[in-house]
Amino acid sequence: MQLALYRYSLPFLQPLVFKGERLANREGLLVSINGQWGEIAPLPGFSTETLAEAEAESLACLAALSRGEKVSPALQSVQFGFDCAQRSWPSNLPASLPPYPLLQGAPAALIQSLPTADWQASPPSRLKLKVARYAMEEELALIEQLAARLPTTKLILDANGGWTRQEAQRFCERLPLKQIDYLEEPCATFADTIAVAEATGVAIALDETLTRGEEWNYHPQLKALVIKPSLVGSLSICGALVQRARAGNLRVVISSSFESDLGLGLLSRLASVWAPDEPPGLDTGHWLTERVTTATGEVMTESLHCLSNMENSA
Ligand SMILES: O=C(O)CCC(=O)C1=CC=C[C@@H](O)[C@@H]1C(=O)O
Ligand SMILES: [Mg+2]
Repeated sequence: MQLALYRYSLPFLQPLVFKGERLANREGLLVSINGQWGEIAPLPGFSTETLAEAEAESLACLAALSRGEKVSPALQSVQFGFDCAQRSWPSNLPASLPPYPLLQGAPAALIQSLPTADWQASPPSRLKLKVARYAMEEELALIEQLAARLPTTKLILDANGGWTRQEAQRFCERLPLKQIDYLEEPCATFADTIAVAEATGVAIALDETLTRGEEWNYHPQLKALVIKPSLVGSLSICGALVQRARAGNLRVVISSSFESDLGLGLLSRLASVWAPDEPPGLDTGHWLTERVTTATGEVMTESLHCLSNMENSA
């Protein structure tokens, strides 16, 4: 049996802020089990575990595997990494659809730099924008510009639970609703999010509610589940969420949390299985200036920090 754990640190193009925490580098772990890889990369502000905790649990799991034991990690990021590295992947997976573009940054700067020249020739079917970060007027002005310049593009908005019910209501009342695909997590609780949907008519998607494993119910205005397998953790829990979405006629959008190119490749495979008709939320790779794999998919282990590398006959 071959078992290895590596740590990576990849610079962001420019520092990104996650729930108030500014990160210059994305740090994570890559696990290899008999030559098959998984990624373990808790996202500060979104994961409950730290990278140090994930590393400690990963090393303990590898030691258990080397003794021939079965492992069931408790931390979500570690569950995802070990599940991917031990999954029986179908050999002939179709490619997933291209991801929809993700816009991130200050509204004024985004308005200036809108790459509409490219987009006007072939506008994306969807485009995602973070909201509840800057002044509401500025965010609404950007949405108005995007809606006017890209009339056939549906906008996905993501508030990361950043508004009170009243703030979300004020914002949604001024949205060009026909062009909004859905709004992810306007408020911190499911009850507030649904109240906003009912008061304003906006369509809703859940993300953090799923990652945190909180309760939710079907609702006519709940349109999609945004599933982030690397944060939800266990692939069987993700599979159960996909089933529940299908049973309630909800769309499934597989999304990333700023993983390395290796993690994005794994998520893209899951998207082609679980949501073959839905553009995934995987447009995060261009924020990283370095890769961990070659163009042919080999992991460049020599550029990573090796934490453990074992070969035994277990
Ligand atoms: O969902 C996507 O399209 C891409 C990923 C993405 O938007 C996010 C990843 C991780 C944390 C957040 O910044 C954000 C999200 O909340 O969905
Ligand atoms: Mg989200």
